[in-house]
Amino acid sequence: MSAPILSARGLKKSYGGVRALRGMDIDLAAGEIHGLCGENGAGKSTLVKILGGFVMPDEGELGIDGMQIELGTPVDPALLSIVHQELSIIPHLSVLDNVMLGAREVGRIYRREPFRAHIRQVLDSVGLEHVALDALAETLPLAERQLIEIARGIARGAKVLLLDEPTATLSDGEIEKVFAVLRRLKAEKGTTIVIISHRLNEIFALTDRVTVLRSGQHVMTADTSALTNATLVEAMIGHEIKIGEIAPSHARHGVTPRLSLNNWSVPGRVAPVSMDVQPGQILALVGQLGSGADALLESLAGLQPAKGTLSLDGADVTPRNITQAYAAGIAYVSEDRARRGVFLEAPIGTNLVSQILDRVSRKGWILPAAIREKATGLARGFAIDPARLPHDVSTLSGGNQQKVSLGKAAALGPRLLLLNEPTRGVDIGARSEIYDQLRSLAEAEGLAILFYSTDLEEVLDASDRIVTFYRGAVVRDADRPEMDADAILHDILHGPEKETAA
Ligand SMILES: Nc1ncnc2c1ncn2[C@@H]1O[C@H](COP(=O)(O)OP(=O)(O)OP(=O)(O)O)[C@@H](O)[C@H]1O
Repeated sequence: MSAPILSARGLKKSYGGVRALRGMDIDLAAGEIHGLCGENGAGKSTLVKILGGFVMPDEGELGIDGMQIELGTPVDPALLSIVHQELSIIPHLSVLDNVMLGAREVGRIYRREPFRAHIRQVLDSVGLEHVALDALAETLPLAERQLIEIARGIARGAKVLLLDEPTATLSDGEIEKVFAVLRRLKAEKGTTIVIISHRLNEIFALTDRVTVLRSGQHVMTADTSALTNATLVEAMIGHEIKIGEIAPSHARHGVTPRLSLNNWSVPGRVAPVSMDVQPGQILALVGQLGSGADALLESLAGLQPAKGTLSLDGADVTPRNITQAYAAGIAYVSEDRARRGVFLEAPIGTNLVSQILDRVSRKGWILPAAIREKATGLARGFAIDPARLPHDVSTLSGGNQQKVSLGKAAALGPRLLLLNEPTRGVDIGARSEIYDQLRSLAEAEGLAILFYSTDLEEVLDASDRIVTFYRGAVVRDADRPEMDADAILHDILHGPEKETAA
C-alpha cells in the first residue's frame, strides 16, 4: 500500500470497567472503500468516534494526510467527516439548514442562497429529489432523515468519509442510490470511505478491503475479494453460523386464527386487506418505503388511523391508539429505538421489566429479586450480557440497545408481537439467536409475530410466511418455502405480474 491517508496506532479506550478498544491499529489507503465489521460492542463506533475526534482515547496516535492529529478534538470536516449511527438531524430545522449545520463555509453570518444549488445537487444524488430544501426535517420519515445525514457527510467534501451503519433504515432501492454516490466519490474525487455495516452483502458489494474487530481488538484486514461469507463471519464471531436455511414453521392450523383482519385499510396508504394469521406464525411484511407494508404494521399497533376490524382469537379488539393495542395484548417495537424504544438513562434490567412492574411487585412493593430473575431470563433469551443489567442502556452499543427494546416487548407476554425492523444494527451472530428466541416464543406460547423489514436476508431467515406490497396493496401472500429473494424483489419493485391477453 502506498503511504496511507489515515494511520492510527495503539488506540485504547475504556469506559469504567468496559474495555471498548484494547490497542487498535488501522491504516486506510487513499481512495479505498474500507469495511469495518464485528459483533455488537466490538468497538467499531468507538473507533470511528476516536478517528473523528468525538471521543478522547486513553492512549494512541493518529495521522491523517501526513499530519499528526490532536486526539479528542473534532477533526476539520474538510479532512474527515462522520455520518453517525444515531441521527443527529435537528427536527425543527429545514433540510438545507440541517445539511449546512457545522459546515466551515457558513462563516459567522449564515446566508443560505450561495449554498442552495450545490446542496440541491447533493440531495438529488442521494435520491431526495422530491424533498424541498426548506421542508422541516421533522416532516420526513426516518429513512429520509437518514439520507439527509448522509448528504451532510457528502456535502463537506471530506478526504475521508466515515459512515456508521448508514443503511440500517434504508430499503434496497435507497441503498443502491447511496452506494452509487459513494462509488462516484471514490472514482471522481479519490475520497477514502469507511463503512460499518452488519449486512454482509453490502460489505461484499461495496468495499475493497475489510477490517474485523473483536472485543476491542484488531482481528484481520484483508482484500474483500479474498473473503467469503463464511470466512468473514468466522473472523467476526469465532465460529460458523447457519444462514439461509428455512426453519420449520410453528403455525398452528385448524384453530381460531390469532389475528384476523377484515377489510382493514389505512386511508391513503393501504388498500383494504383481509387476512388471517395463525397462532405461532411469523409473518414478514415486505415493501419499499411508501409501499404500505410499514403503514399496515403501524396501524395494527394503533399508530395509524385505520378502517375495518381487527380480531384477536376471534374477538373484535380494533385498537384506535397504542394504549388500546397494549391493553388487547398487542406489543409493538419501533424502528426508532432512541425516541420510542428504550429509556436510555435507565438500567438495562429496569428497561426490560418496565412494562410489567405489576408482575414483579407485591402490594405496591417492587421485588428486586423478582426483577432480577425476570430480567436475567429476558437478557439470556435476547443475547444480552446479564452481567450488564445494572448499567444504563445508553452505555450499550447500538445493536445491544435494539436487543433491549425487543426483550422489553416480549416481557409483556403479548398475543401479537409487531416488530418494525426487528434487528436493525444487530450483528449476524446475535441476529440468529434472536430469530431462534422469536421462534421458541411462537412455538411455546402460540405468539403470532408480524414484522416489517427492509433487509431481505432477515425476511428470508426469520419468517415462515411472506406478504409483499407494492404501492399500497398486497402483491402476494405466500409461505416461506415458496418464496426466494428474486420473487420478493420482483414483487416489491414491479408489483403484480401483468395479465397477458389471451
Ligand atoms: N458512553 C459509553 N459508556 C459506557 N460504555 C460504552 C459507551 N460507549 C460504548 N461503550 C461500550 O464500549 C463497547 C464498544 O461499543 P461500540 O459502540 O464501539 O460497539 P460497536 O462495535 O459499534 O457495536 P454496534 O455494532 O452494536 O454498534 C461496548 O461494550 C459498549 O457498551
